[in-house]
This record gives sequence, C-alpha cells and structure tokens, in this order.
Amino acid sequence: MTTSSKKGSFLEHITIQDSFPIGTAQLEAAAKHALPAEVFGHIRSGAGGEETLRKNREAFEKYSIIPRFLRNVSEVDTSIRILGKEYASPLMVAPIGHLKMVHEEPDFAIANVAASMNIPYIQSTVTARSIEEVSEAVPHGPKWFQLYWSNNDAISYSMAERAEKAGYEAIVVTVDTMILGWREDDMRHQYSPLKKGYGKANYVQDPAFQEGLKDGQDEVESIIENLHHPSLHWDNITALRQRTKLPIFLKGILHPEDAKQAIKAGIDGIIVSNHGGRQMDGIIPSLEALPAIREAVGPDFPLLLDSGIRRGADVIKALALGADAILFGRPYTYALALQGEAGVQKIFANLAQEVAVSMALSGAKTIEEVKQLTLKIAADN
Ligand SMILES: Cc1cc2nc3c(=O)[nH]c(=O)nc-3n(C[C@H](O)[C@H](O)[C@H](O)COP(=O)(O)O)c2cc1C
Ligand SMILES: CCCCCCC(=O)C(=O)O
Repeated sequence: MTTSSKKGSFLEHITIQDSFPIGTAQLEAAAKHALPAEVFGHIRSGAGGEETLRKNREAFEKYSIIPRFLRNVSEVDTSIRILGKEYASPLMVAPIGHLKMVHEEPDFAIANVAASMNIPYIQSTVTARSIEEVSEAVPHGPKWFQLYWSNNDAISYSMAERAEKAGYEAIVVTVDTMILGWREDDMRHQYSPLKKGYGKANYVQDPAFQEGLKDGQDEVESIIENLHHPSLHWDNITALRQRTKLPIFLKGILHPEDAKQAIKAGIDGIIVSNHGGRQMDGIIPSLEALPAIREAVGPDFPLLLDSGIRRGADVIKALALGADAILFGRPYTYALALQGEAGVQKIFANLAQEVAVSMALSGAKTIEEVKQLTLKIAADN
C-alpha cells in the first residue's frame, strides 16, 4: 500500500468513523458483551495463570521507538516481499481454528478480506470449510495453509499435497500444539470447540483420513485423536520437506538453536510465536525472543512474528526488532463476531492505516526504513 498525504489518505482516520469499536481494547469489550461467556473465554484466554498472555503485551510496552523527523514522509510504502512474492502490507491473517463458534461462514469472509487487501490468509487446519472450498470460493488472493501434524503421517502429507494442488503459496507447520495447553477457562466452562466439530472440513474431505477411520469410529473423535501427536519430531519436518515443493514455515519457534535447526532442515521461514499465550504458560514473549532469533538466522531469512500485536506501533516495534511481517490474531475474531466480513475488513483496514500513520510519524517511508529505526528498551531490563 502506498499512502500519500496529498491524496488525503493520512486524514482518513480523522474523518471516517462509524459504530465499529475504535481500538482493540474496546473491540474486545464489545465482543465480551456480545458472545456467550464460554466462547469469549475460549478466544480471549491464555494457558495456566496467563503469565505469557500478559507478558506478550508488556513486552511491547518495554520498547520505545525513537522517531526521526524532517524526512518528507508524504509518500509511505507499506509493501513487503517475502520469498519473491509482494504483499501490500506487513500484516498477515493468523490461522485461527473453529471460527464457526462466532460466525456461520467464517472462512470465506476472512479469505475475502485478505484477498481484497493482498495480504496472506493463513488457513488453519481446523476450519469449517476445506482448502478446496476456500480456494474455489475465493480463487484470488494469497493463501497459505497451516498444518497441524496428524498422528497418521499420511493425513499430514495428503493435506500438504491438497494445499499445493489448490494453489496455496506456503505450508505453515505449527510446532507448539502437539498437545493442548492447560486452559482453565475452557475447563471451567466445560467448553471444547473441537468436540463440537467446528473444524472438521479438512479432515472429513481427506482421503487419507477416511481411509484411516476405524470401523464405526466417530469422525470428530478420530480428528481429536489425530490432532494430539506428542511424538512430533524434526524427522516429521524433514519428511515433509521431501514431499512438498511449497515453502515451509515453522510456527512456534522461540529458541535460536531451534531456528538454526530449522534452516538445516531446509525450512524456508519461521514464525516466532507462543500461540498468543494459549499453549505453555511461563514461556518467553515472542517479541523478546525475536532479536536472538534474527541474530541466529541472519539478515535475509524470512522471519514473522505473532502474539500480542494490537496496534500500529506494535508492528513498527516488531519490524525494528527483526520481523519481516506480523500475524494478527484474536482482534479479527472479535470483529468477525460483531460485524461479520465487514468487521474483519474494518479491523484489518484500521491496522493497515495505523501502520502507515505510525511509519510516517516515526520517519520511515518504507519497511526497510522501519527496520533501521532505533528502539530504546526500558531500563529495568
Ligand atoms: C481461538 C484461537 C484459535 C487458534 N487456532 C489456531 C490454529 O488453528 N492454528 C494455529 O497455528 N494457531 C492458532 N491460534 C494461534 C494464532 O494463530 C496466533 O498464534 C495467536 O492468536 C497470536 O496471538 P494474538 O491473538 O495475541 O494476536 C489460535 C488462536 C486463537 C485465539
Ligand atoms: C490439539 C490442538 C488443537 C487446537 C486447535 C485450535 C488452537 O490452536 C487454539 O489455540 O485453540
């Protein structure tokens, strides 16, 4: 996206407002009011005592941008290039499963928004619509597929192959969810979107899944069995590498040594993530893990980040600390619950615009210039 004060687009945020909540805190409050407690709790909450969930936000507040001025920022270009592909903005749609809990037709709505903005839609394994259904309904726009490894390797290979055939641009293997985190909110509410079968399309339409179904076994029960795979190992990643031509990203890497091992395994990119604090509590905030990982992988290796991004300045900080782009999670789920596709459009458009305004006010005309900005870290660290 190129935005220019001459065209007046830097003024949009002053003139265009409607009933949509402004700011992600207000959005979350409105979703809390609108959604059943167990659904809101499932989305909002983190694992354990929610230390990591909290620290994800605090990490951003520890860093301050030292802005540069007098640089003529009337033209700001937010576009990025990753693995040879150009996207309009350093924003991506984080894979979020089971969205049928908040909307009748979630996956088409979100894929449409991503396509209209030319940002990658990262489709979760556990969506209401399958890879094929999404690619048919929304044929344009960049789409990546997030893979939860299955206990039955054949299903994982089959899903990767289906994504490649459907024209998806990359496979994202999530490595931090080989078992489910300790989620007390869900326990209190006795709530499991998995058990409700909200995310079964990719499995039930998979030939390897159907072949592996035991006689009389319930499909949802089998999906849950497949999703839990504590044996996940680098050997699985190496095997997948040999079976797909698509670029592979690993989502959930937090240790520089794992990042180096990923490169050795032929991986094309890393998403530094703690799953929004939903998996292991007490682990490092993604933003704090980022600089050491950038150091380990070198300046050109594709590095993305999620967990805790809520506004434009957060995006600037993540890029200045070494990310090439960020994934945006929970807020778009709340927007979907409140206003459907229009809500998702507004939350992403607002964030994209806030990024452009933040770039201009920091003195960066391009993403490369954002990466050169200086950050000051609070003295208590
Ligand atoms: C309700 C919910 C469902 C999620 N489902 C998935 C999923 O299916 N696959 C995945 O890799 N990550 C999943 N995530 C994690 C997100 O992709 C992302 O890492 C996280 O939400 C980022 O943190 P943020 O919400 O603070 O932006 C889910 C997160 C939420 C809140
Ligand atoms: C065994 C893991 C299934 C989790 C699917 C959704 C998810 O990632 C989440 O955070 O919730």
